[in-house]
Amino acid sequence: MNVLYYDCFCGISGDMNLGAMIDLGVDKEYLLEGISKLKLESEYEIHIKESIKKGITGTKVDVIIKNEGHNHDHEHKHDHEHDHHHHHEHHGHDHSHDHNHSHNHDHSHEHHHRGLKEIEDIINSSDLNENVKKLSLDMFMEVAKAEAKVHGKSLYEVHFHEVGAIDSIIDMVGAAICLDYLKVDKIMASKVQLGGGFVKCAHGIIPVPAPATVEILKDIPVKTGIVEFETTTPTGAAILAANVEEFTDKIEFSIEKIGYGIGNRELEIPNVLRVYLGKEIKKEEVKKQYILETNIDDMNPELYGHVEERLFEVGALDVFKTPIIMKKGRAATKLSILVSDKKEKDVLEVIFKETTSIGLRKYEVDKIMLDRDFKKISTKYGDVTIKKAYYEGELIKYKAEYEDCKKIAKENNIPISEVYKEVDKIVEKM
Ligand SMILES: O=C([S-])c1cc(C(=O)S)c[n+]([C@@H]2O[C@H](COP(=O)(O)O)[C@@H](O)[C@H]2O)c1
Ligand code: NI
Repeated sequence: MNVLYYDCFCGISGDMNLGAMIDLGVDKEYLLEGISKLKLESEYEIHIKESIKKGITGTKVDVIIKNEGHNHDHEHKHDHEHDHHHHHEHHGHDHSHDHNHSHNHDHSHEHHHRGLKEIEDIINSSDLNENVKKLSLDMFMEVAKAEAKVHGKSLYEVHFHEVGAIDSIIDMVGAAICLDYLKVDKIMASKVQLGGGFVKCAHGIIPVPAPATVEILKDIPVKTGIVEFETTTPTGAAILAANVEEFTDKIEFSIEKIGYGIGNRELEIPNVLRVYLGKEIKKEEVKKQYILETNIDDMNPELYGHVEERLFEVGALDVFKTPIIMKKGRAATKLSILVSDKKEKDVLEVIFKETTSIGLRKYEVDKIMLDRDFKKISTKYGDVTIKKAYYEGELIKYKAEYEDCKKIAKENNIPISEVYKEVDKIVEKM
């Protein structure tokens, strides 16, 4: 199973993510071509170069925002990390760092502030593939939801205030293009370092983590305070929240490729985002389980349904019945239950209380299981969870969850086989 891992020891921002992805091997021409499908070229320039922080070389991406053609000489280097005022520093101690958003907003030629609807239209009407569109919109939705919550507005009232959102569009659509290109089976991340202090943005001076950042990262493990500086931005947070399946500092895969995305500021720690491509090879798991078995020839067959329900309720792993012929030609049923040793007692109790059985057989079995995981995919009819199974690290089969397919078939009034076909189409493209 291929894994992408974000090592966020110094947080994550949209531009650091793009740098890290290119450094990891995403083709930069492919990325730029993808972004150009948004048809917003007149508003920005993207500069990609090799850079270094504390001796670590990596890739740096700068998005230069152009002032919408009003004045071609005036370029605004959109450089968040230059906006950050170190707690202990005087504001504007370095005039080259003074190009911040609020400063920009004082200019007569304002960037227009796009809302969610406008961004959805730009993405949906582009030639980007469906997966990239979906990934991009998911990330924007994370930011929009957080902004709406923080500012007490509805989703479609929210305006992406930072530089007309063009930079966020590039960061998030760019992230989607990279993730689609890498086609990994699983995305993981470390705990997310948020930084500390205060930051100056379009709202004025706000605490770090920015309210939108912390809203987006609810329920995700974070760390704070390694530096007095905003290490994770709302855009970076949205990239993680929308895409990462598991957050853990523990790495249990072999690392095959390493990438570094370089940030702007000089900090006490390397201002970089590190990413890994790795392979997780889990051996098939062998578990000790038990089969409890009893032959029944004298029970009202109506009761089997209820007995089965009760057995599953108390923790049976499987319940199945086999028609058998017992002595004296008696037609009967062999009831078999697969169970772990922890649940054995509860299962026994159900068998003895709910059936006519007065004795049973027990034997130990080895259950050999492929490594598996679950992924939710979106079909044109609705979301379906698929179970993917791996043999020696390679995906060898998948199966759509029956209950999801059944529900969708009913809701859309279509044959269930149609839902399975739609799932196959999407999985083949993944
Ligand atoms: O929605 C945006 S872009 C936003 C919201 C907030 C809030 O906390 S509310 C703060 N900021 C600050 O703007 C800059 C740029 O952020 P990006 O995610 O666009 O890179 C950063 O300092 C944020 O804290 C933006
Ligand atoms: Ni805001």
